[in-house]
Amino acid sequence: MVLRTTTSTTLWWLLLPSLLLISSLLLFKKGRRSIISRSSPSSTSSPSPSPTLPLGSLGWPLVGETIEFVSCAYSDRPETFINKRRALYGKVFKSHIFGNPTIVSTDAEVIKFILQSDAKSFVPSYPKSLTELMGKSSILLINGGLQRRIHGLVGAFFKSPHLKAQITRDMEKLVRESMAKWREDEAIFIQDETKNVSIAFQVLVKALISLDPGEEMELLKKQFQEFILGLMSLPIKLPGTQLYRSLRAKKEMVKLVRKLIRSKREEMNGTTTSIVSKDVIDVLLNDSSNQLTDELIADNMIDMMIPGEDSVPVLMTLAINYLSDCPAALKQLTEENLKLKSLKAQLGEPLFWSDYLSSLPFTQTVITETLRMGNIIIGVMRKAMKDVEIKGHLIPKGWSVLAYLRSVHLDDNHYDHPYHFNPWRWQIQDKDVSNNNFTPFGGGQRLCPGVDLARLEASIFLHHFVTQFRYTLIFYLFIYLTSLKDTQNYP
Ligand code: HEM
Repeated sequence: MVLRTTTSTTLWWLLLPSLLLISSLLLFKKGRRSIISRSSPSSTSSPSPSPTLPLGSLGWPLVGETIEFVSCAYSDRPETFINKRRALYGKVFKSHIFGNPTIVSTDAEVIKFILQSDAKSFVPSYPKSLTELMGKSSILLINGGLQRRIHGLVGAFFKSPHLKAQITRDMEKLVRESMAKWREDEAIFIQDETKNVSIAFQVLVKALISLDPGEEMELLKKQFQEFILGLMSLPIKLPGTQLYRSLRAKKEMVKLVRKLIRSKREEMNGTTTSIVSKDVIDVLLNDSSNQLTDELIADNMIDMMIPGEDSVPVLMTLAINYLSDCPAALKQLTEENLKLKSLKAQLGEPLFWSDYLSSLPFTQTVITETLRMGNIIIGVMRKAMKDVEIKGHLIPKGWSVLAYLRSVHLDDNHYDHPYHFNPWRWQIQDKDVSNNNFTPFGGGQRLCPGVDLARLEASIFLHHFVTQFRYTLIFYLFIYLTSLKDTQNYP
C-alpha cells in the first residue's frame, strides 16, 4: 500500500496545489537569458565548453506543464512526471511549472550544489499566498546573515541535551495518555491518531513557546488548524475566503506569542544577566545582535509549528504503514524495543533520549528507510539569482529550480529495489546517511534544524506503539489493535 504523502500539508514546501497555479500564472514572466555572472562548482583554469540550457519542453503557453505535473503529484506515483522526462532528456531537464520556467534536477550532485549554494546564487521561492501567510521575516523566506543567525540559534537549541530530555518527557506523557484511550480489538485510523491528537504539535509548541496543555493550547490548536488550511487555498484575500480566515487566525496566534514575548522582556529587564533559555523565544530574545524584532520572533514561532502538525505525524504514520507490509521488520523492531524495555524495567529506570537515538539501532534504520521511501518533503524549490553553471548545464537567472529529492531516494542506481521497504540496507556499512543520495532533511545552510527532534519523536512513538500493541492493517491506514498481555510499565 502506498500512502499519498502529497495529500498532506507538507506540500507547502513544494507548492503543489493546483489552485496555487492561478497566482503563479498571474505572475508569469518569460525567462530571460542575459548572462550577467556565472558560478561553477568546479572552477578550473582550462576553458570548458559553454554551458547549455538543459533539454526539455516548456509545454503550453502560460500553463506550461503544470497540469500534468500536478495530476501526477496527486497520484500514487508522483515521480511519473519526472521519470518520463528524465528518460527523454536526462537527469536535469527544463520544464515550465507554476508559472515559471523551471530547471528540474534529479541528479544528486546538482541537488547537492543547489542546496549548498548561498543566497547570491539561489533563494527559496514560494508563491505570494504562502509568503503572505508565513510573513516576510519567516526563516523560510529570509536570506543571508539573518537566516544564518536564526538557523544557528534554533539549530543549537534543538540539539541541546536539555531540550531533548524535556521533549522525551513531554512526548512520553502525551503518547501514554493518548494510547491509554485506545481499546483492544478496536480499529483506529492511524493518520488521525498521529495528527489530530497533536502529540508532536503540543511537544513542539512547548519547545517553541513553553505553552502547556490547557485552554490557551486548545485555542492555539484551533487557530492553527484554520491557519494551515490557507497553505493549500486559493490565493484570494477577501472576507469569506480561506486565505482571509487563515490570515486572521495567524494574527490571533501572533497576538498570543507577542504577549508571551512582552512578559519575557519585562522579566529580562529586571535582570542584568541573560536568562537561561527554556524555549526558542528565550533563545531568540537572548541574542545580542538587536536584529531580531518581536514581529520576526512571533512570525517564526508560528511557522516553526508546521512540522509538528504535519511532517512528524506523517513520518510516524508512514513507518506504521511500511512496517505492516514487512512483518520481518516489524518483528525485529518489536523484539528490539521489548528487550530494551525489559532491561530498563530491571534497572528500574526510564528510557532516556539517548536510549531512543542510540540504543535502538534497528528502530533508527526503520526511521531512515521510512524517510527514504516516504519522501515527506518531496523536493525543494529555489529561484536563481544569477546565471549558474553546473555540470555543463545552464540555470538562467530568474528561473525556478526544483531539486526533486524523491527521485534520488528512489533511484535504482543508488538503492537496490528502491520501492522495497528494506531497513536492513542501512546496516551495510557503506550506506552512510550523510551521503549525497540521502537528503530527506535538505542540506547546506537550510538543512532542517529539526532533524534530531523528528527522529526522537518518531522513535518514542514507535517504541510505545510496538511494545503495547499488536496490530493488523485492515484497510488504508486503518489498523486493528490487540494489546500485548505482558506489558511492563516504566518506573
Ligand atoms: C520528518 C520531519 C521533517 C522533515 C522531513 C523535514 C524536512 C525539511 C527540509 C527538506 C527542509 C529544507 C527546506 C529547504 O531547503 O528549503 C527543512 C527546513 C526546516 N525545517 Fe524541517 N523537517 C522535518 C521536521 C522539522 C521539525 C520537527 C522542525 C522543528 C521546528 C523543523 C524545522 C525546520 C525549519 C525551521 C526549517 C527551515 C530552515 C532554514 O531555512 O534555515 N523541521 N525541513
